[in-house]
Amino acid sequence: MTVLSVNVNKIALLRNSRGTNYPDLLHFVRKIIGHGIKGITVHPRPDERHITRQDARDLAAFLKDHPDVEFNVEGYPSSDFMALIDALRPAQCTLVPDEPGQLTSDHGWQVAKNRELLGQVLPLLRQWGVRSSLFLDPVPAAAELAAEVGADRIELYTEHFARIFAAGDGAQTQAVLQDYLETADRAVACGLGVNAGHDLNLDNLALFLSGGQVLEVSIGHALVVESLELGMDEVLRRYQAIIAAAPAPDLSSASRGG
Ligand SMILES: CC(=O)[C@@H](O)[C@H](O)COP(=O)(O)O
Ligand SMILES: NCC(=O)COP(=O)(O)O
Repeated sequence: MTVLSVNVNKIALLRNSRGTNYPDLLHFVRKIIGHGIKGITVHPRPDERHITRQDARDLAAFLKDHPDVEFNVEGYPSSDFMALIDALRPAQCTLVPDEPGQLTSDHGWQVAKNRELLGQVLPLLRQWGVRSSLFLDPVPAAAELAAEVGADRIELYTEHFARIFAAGDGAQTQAVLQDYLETADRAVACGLGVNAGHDLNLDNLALFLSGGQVLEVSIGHALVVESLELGMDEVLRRYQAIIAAAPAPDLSSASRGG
């Protein structure tokens, strides 16, 4: 079954807006894993607008008591970020090509242009026993390059799919989805695991998972907004039901990325 990794950035964003520990991030992480959800994702950005480096350290310590829950830490592989990953040793590190001041993650890696940087950091993650994932646009050739530079997984950047889905044009949505399915197929053929994330939500997730290749989806922004409407317990139950009804990914085909 595809793993749901809940991104808790936006809970931290709300907390930071008042300078107190309310909402308490760990309270919601306990709630999330109490539903049997097996992934927590954070993106400690350089400006600490939401997840701080201390949050990441606190969550790593907390999740050590929950070995069945994978910790996924996202970020640009700066020396500071890599030092944090070395200290945390999370289950997975998702590398994104974000500039420090970006509003959000809005593009995948140009792997060929960043071959030198990725060639330096990916072996470190492997040496530390941290599964690597590269944030990619849905371009099959990019998946091949990700395998060449030694990544374990790719993460499909799903904002384009989400935007076209929301526009309501079924034919265009299917055409865009095909790009993702082809990129996922190419990744699997190269021995990579396939993750996905950004702007996935209760409305679009089932269609996105219909291809049956996705090992993990990381979802945060929409999940928090949906929780304002429906309550987090109900939202988590709905995500779990969607994932339970989706085709299960074939783990055997992703030797390095499983
Ligand atoms: C990599 C990605 O698409 C998201 O996980 C990212 O963490 C979103 O960052 P913000 O929550 O800062 O928008
Ligand atoms: N990698 C995607 C992620 O962690 C969450 O993205 P979003 O759901 O906050 O857009």
